[in-house]
Amino acid sequence: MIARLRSRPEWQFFTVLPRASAPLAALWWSLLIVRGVLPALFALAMGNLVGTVQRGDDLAGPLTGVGVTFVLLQVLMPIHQAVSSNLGSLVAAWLNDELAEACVEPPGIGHLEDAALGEDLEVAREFDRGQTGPPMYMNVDFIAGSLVELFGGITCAVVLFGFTWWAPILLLVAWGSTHWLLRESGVWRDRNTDEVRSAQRNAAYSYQLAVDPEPAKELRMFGLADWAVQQFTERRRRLFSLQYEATRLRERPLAGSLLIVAVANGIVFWALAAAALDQRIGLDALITNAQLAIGVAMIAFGGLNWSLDGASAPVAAVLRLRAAMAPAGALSINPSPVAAAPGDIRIRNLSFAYPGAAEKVFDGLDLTIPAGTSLAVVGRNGAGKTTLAKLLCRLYDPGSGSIEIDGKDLRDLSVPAWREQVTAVFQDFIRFELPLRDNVAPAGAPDEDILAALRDAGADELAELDTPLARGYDRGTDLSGGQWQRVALARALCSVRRGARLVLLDEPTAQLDVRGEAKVFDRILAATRGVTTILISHRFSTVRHADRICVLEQGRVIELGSHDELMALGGRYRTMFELQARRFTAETDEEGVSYDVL
Ligand SMILES: Nc1ncnc2c1ncn2[C@@H]1O[C@H](COP(=O)(O)OP(=O)(O)OP(=O)(O)O)[C@@H](O)[C@H]1O
Repeated sequence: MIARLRSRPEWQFFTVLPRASAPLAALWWSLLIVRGVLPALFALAMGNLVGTVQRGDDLAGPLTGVGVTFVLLQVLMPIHQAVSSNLGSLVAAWLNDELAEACVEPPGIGHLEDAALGEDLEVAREFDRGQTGPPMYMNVDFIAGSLVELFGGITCAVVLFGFTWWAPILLLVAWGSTHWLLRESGVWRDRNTDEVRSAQRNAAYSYQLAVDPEPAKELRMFGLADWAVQQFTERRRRLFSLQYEATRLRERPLAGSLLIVAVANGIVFWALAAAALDQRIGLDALITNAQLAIGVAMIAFGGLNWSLDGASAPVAAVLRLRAAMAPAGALSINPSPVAAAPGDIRIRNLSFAYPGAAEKVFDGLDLTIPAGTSLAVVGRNGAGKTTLAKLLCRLYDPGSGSIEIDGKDLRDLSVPAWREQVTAVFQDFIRFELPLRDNVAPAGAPDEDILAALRDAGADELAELDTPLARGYDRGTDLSGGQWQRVALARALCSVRRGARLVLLDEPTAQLDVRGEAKVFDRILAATRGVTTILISHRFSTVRHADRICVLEQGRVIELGSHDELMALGGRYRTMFELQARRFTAETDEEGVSYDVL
């Protein structure tokens, strides 16, 4: 029972309040309790004032009592609202921090690609944008107001016991039934239903399609602008229709609730009137008890359920993610890792499938890469080239088999120590909204290394080191795709200067013009001499320069050797090479500059 209660999202929401800010949560609860008892106090003070008038006694005390209660009723509300808004903002910040840590902490990246976590991730990312419900600072305020009413109603009922035992019970049951009747009929009860979460995800995705700059070009070129707006409207409508259905489902229970509360109140007020007429109670008690009976109505079903659902869903999602992401992004960590000098890389009988994927990317892959040599990896789209690079970076662990560095299993090496020895340019490399200097050396490096790396990448004339690489900043500039690629290359080459001994280049020159590619590649070869370099490329003009080339197909290496050896073999490499070679024949351009053509 306790365990079930603790697993409820609402419970989790209340446990998060003190974690976001203990003093503010304490103040929030204190104000809530004080505001909750005020309606009953006001009823008592009014009854006391009327009794005093009847008896002709001194009115100073009773008037002060009424005045103070009234002022507190008015003044505490805005104070509580302000506290609620601040607490709500801190809860949102706490959730954002938790989510950021849950995403960043695991050493692997499987947790960010796990489809099972995708929808929780969406709720957790989206909750404060106000698209599917009020943001947290508003929700906490709604919850405060609703709880004050609930507590105020219960306090009135408790004091009403002074009149008779059955009246408060009758009213509590009647008004309480509205919660049961209306809440149980709601399909929106828990925002964590599959239907709601996928509707949220669909709506958020279509919204991004419509408003983000990246899809803007294709939306226009393919005449999809109206379609994007229509998709968003339809998906949002679907989301809202779930709310609307819930409201419609409440129509009948609402009529039933009205009947129950009308009958219960009729009986209580009839009993009060009868007691007053029979002079069993005086005018003062009549006024007090009538106000208390009205006050019990505050416990009626209101916005509490909605706002509590809205605030609890992201809390529950973040807490679930916190627990689920760590194992999903975990790597097998050796508690006493062995040190490994950079050396030969040996991949033995390696199998790997992405989390949740039915098909293996590798199944029995064997490959040896001698230290200090360069290896080009070629193969069709989807052959597993990038996956191989990610496994070498240890972003995942193999399913079976092993990767050995200098004879030691990669799983036995310290992850940070290994990553210090590795550097990479991925196809989807990061573009920091930071100065050029920090783009090349995010962890810091002397300017001479940064400048040399920029030179090697052919990016030395792009901008000053202090120039922010994003518009919207003072003197900020944006770069073209190829210029950004040179910056990403410079980042990897700067790491080599700082000691990295394995360089992974995944389509590093795909966005460079032909002349740029030829020049840059010569410099890369010079800058990475003596360092193990793995080049993934579809451009055979660069591939052919590697010491060895391996052709990946169906999860295995089907050909391995130097360019000349593989050409002589006359297999898959030669076919691919010759197919591309037919399209490149000129050796010099109109300015007489010669390229390294196929
Ligand atoms: N994060 C992922 N989750 C699940 N499957 C993935 C993931 N990334 C890649 N895959 C799948 O793994 C296979 C290998 O992908 P990979 O990106 O390694 O291919 P590639 O050889 O680099 O292709 P390309 O030449 O197109 O870059 C593909 O079938 C792809 O669909």
